[in-house]
Amino acid sequence: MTKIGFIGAGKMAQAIIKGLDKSKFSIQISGYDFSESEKVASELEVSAAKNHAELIATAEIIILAVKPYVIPEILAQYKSNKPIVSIAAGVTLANLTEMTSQTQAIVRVMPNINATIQKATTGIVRNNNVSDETFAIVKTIFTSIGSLHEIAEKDFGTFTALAGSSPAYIYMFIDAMSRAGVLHGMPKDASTKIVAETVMASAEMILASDDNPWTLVDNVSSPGGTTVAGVVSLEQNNFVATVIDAITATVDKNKSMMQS
Ligand SMILES: NC(=O)C1=CN([C@@H]2O[C@H](COP(=O)(O)OP(=O)(O)OC[C@H]3O[C@@H](n4cnc5c(N)ncnc54)[C@H](OP(=O)(O)O)[C@@H]3O)[C@@H](O)[C@H]2O)C=CC1
Ligand SMILES: O=C(O)[C@@H]1CCC=N1
Repeated sequence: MTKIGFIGAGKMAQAIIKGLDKSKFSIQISGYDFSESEKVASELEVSAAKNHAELIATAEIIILAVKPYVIPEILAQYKSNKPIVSIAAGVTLANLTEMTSQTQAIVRVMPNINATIQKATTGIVRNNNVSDETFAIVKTIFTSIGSLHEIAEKDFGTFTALAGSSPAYIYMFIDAMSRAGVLHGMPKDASTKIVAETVMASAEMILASDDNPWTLVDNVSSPGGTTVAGVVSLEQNNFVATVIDAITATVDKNKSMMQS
């Protein structure tokens, strides 16, 4: 059983831990405060370490699940050579090497919140110090909570926008559609369920189809019908440009994370 230690036990660590099969992984957490860690550990049915040093001594793989600006403080105390996995946005392998050593094995991962239901879409890259065996173990951890994409590190910022942050934008889209349902007289709960089911099935259609998304848009848009009226309205209100701007803002923020 692989022993995994999470430093930081907030929203993302908890989402990953919820999705992990506890019969395959032995999980320990160490948060900012031991009594809070104990509470979270008991809710998640894992154990809490008294401090980071105890966790590092026990774990085979250490996952850094703190906010990016906390990582330098954690790694300043890191005297082990056990592999570390960072899920922090905007913190590069080079940044992490500078904070540890040239020989430190480091895996950079970008999961998303859908790990909670074992449907994360995760990006992964390693540095040259990570053995094939260690990389295989880290990949097993993240494939067990969803899909995994091995990507070039230069694409991590884009991946962060398209998969790491995008659940928030998709939730916003769903909520906006659902609110429109309320505006037109439907109850919010029913409206949200209807939209979420339709978003899920539409995404499945894209994955199952050889057509590009615009062909699928055309297939829904009957000549002179209802759909094209909405498509034109979306375009008149800069839907595509607005979405692209949001992704660009996310990519730009990712680039500036270690500078800010
Ligand atoms: N949320 C998401 O959807 C995603 C997040 N990420 C990445 O995951 C990381 C965590 O984000 P998220 O879970 O959202 O943030 P959270 O704030 O929910 O979690 C961070 C946790 O770290 C704790 N913490 C603060 N300082 C320390 C310390 N010195 N030692 C141990 N724990 C500490 C915080 O405690 P306290 O609250 O008491 O300060 C908090 O519980 C970030 O780097 C982010 O980029 C990546 C992909 C998706
Ligand atoms: O907002 C953030 O910075 C993190 C990274 C991806 C999702 N949440």
